[in-house]
Amino acid sequence: MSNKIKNIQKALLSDNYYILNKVSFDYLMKDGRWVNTMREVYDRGDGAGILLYNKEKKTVILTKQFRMPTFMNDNEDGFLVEVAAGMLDKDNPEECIIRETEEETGYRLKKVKKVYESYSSPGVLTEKMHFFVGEYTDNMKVHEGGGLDNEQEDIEVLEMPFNEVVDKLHNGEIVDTRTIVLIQYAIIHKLIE
Ligand SMILES: Nc1nc2c(ncn2[C@@H]2O[C@H](COP(=O)(O)OP(=O)(O)O[C@H]3O[C@H](CO)[C@@H](O)[C@H](O)[C@@H]3O)[C@@H](O)[C@H]2O)c(=O)[nH]1
Ligand SMILES: [Mg+2]
Repeated sequence: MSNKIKNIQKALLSDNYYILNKVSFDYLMKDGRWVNTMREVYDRGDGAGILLYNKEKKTVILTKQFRMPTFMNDNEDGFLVEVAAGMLDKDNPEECIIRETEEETGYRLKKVKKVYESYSSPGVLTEKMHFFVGEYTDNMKVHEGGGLDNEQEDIEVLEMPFNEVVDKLHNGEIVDTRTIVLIQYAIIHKLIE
């Protein structure tokens, strides 16, 4: 518990789908003053993303889907190329990402490797993001992927040569942070040579 904050008060602004709270608190400044502060904090749980890669084919699997918040901020058609990703159940991140990978991409992985954990947008979101990589082979494909119909997911699955993806990273076409981080991880750790 921090001794730099006290009198935390939470007011619910919305629980329409996820939870948006207005949180006020007193914060102890470096000069010794207590200052009353307010932050809006959006809680939509924790998330995970995974880069699927194949060393022999030198390919990766990415997804493409419409993301409304990006459409509202500069992304002309609203579509984003991303690693497979989903919401996470805190108790079992590995199982969740394996399930999410199968729903979105159609590949059933047996094992995945966790490589990083980070806060997605620490000024506003509670969300922690778990980063994974996993090797896939053609015989792991159990269906076409695309996401769950009952969640109105409409996901295109892209299998792409890794060097093309690296070009897209360098020319600014990849604009999802998780995807950038995981491609850079793959470069640094020479997952595909
Ligand atoms: N009705 C409704 N449904 C919603 C809403 N927000 C999300 N959903 C439903 O919740 C599903 C969430 O799908 P996931 O695959 O679990 O999550 P995601 O949207 O891919 O999110 C992932 O990426 C985000 C960042 O781009 C992360 O923020 C998130 O944690 C996760 O990793 C969506 O398909 C959609 O059906 C909403 O406001 N209203
Ligand atoms: Mg998803």
